[in-house]
Amino acid sequence: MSKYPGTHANVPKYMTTGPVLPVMVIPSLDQALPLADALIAGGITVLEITLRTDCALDAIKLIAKERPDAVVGAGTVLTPHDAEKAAKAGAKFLVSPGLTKELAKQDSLPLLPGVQTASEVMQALEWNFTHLKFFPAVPAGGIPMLKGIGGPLPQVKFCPTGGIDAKNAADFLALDNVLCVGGSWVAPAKAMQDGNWAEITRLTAEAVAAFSKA
Ligand SMILES: O=C(O)C(=O)C[C@H](O)[C@H](O)COP(=O)(O)O
Repeated sequence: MSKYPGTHANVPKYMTTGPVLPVMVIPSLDQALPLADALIAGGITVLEITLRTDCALDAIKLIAKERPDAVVGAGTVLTPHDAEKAAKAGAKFLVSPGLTKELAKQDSLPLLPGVQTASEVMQALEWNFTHLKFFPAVPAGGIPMLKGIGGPLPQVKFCPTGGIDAKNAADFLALDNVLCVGGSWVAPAKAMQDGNWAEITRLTAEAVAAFSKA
């Protein structure tokens, strides 16, 4: 077997479970289950919790244990050590903003790695990754960039993330090389602060209804 595991079969599966991969930033552990429940009630079951807050690993552990029907992944994974910690907490997959050789070798969990340029896509392909996050999607060139990359590299499928919202998601999802989009707009920080879980369910349900691929 190659020392680079590359795209695991579960990654395309998770990328096609729904149109939106919600990027969750959880400041406080008591928000973890209400937030997960709000997203699940809106119709999203594959969840990405970024390792950007102190309670992120505990939040992954809690949601993985208490909501076994959801698929919880860890975002902002930067190193193989992050990957090991996420796996230990019960995450089912990993998302990273970029890709390094060390991260490409990790085999703790299926990885959706981030790329931004044609060279980075080629490097990822060399390491056996065919399903990638395009990050940060809008600042890095958005739809014209994804169309451009799709010319010479049509075999690669993307989850654009960064700057995506209810207004532009449909245009990204209309591209042949986009399977889903990632974003935080369904779980805005303000609604989280206010404990307005109904608003998060509303935004999620709206996104699922509007953007599910036929
Ligand atoms: O931490 C990561 O690994 C990320 O995925 C970075 C950002 O959280 C997403 O790019 C969300 O971006 P917005 O939807 O524009 O808020």
